[in-house]
Amino acid sequence: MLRLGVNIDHVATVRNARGGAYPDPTRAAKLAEEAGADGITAHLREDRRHILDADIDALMDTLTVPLNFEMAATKEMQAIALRHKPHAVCLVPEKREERTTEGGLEVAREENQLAHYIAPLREAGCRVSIFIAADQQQIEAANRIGAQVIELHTGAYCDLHAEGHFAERDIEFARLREMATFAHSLGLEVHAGHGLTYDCVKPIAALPEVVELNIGHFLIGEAIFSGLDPAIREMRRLMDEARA
Ligand SMILES: CC(=O)[C@@H](O)[C@H](O)COP(=O)(O)O
Ligand SMILES: NCC(=O)COP(=O)(O)O
Repeated sequence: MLRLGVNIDHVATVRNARGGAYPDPTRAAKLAEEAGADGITAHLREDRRHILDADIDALMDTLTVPLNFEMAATKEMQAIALRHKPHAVCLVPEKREERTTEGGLEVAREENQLAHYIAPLREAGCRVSIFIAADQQQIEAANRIGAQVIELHTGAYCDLHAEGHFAERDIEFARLREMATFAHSLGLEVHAGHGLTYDCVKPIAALPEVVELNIGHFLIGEAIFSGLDPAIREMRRLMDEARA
């Protein structure tokens, strides 16, 4: 079955806009679990713009489904991950000035360094995932450094769809499809995510090699109108329909 990981970062974005404790991302995570999420994703950015260290503590204490801990490949984040030992660690690139994660992690040029970086995470029992562009060279490098999972960055595909650039969207989709097949052929587990909405999720959900989607921003936005539980259930329904 195709798993749905719900990313609760942007509950924290709303909370941090005012400071204080509300809305609580851990409460959103529990609700997501009850609505059928197979996992929770949280990205502890270096600048702590949304998720805070205390949120990771609370999620680790509270969740019954696996936590996918997204983080930059820094010493500080490695120490936090090794303290908590989440089910999965997903390495993502971070630029301080970016509004959201713009691309995939540069693995090919940092192979040796990243191989050393992920070794202790694997030894601690975390599944190591790389948030990555649909690029063969990067995927081959992710495989060589010992990552078990790649998460294909679907942001460009989603943006092209939203902007109505359907010819370019289809080219980007073909690239994602080809690289999902390629990564799977290397023995990597394939996930996908970023920017997915009700409108564009189905083709990605239908890719047979993809076993997990991580979806956040759209679901948290949609929850304003419908509530989080119905938003997650609708996404789940669309994913299942695409897979049927
Ligand atoms: C890596 C990634 O895609 C997620 O972390 C998600 O997009 C939420 O984080 P930002 O919105 O801060 O990029
Ligand atoms: N890794 C992608 C993710 O967790 C969710 O991205 P988004 O749906 O918040 O854009």
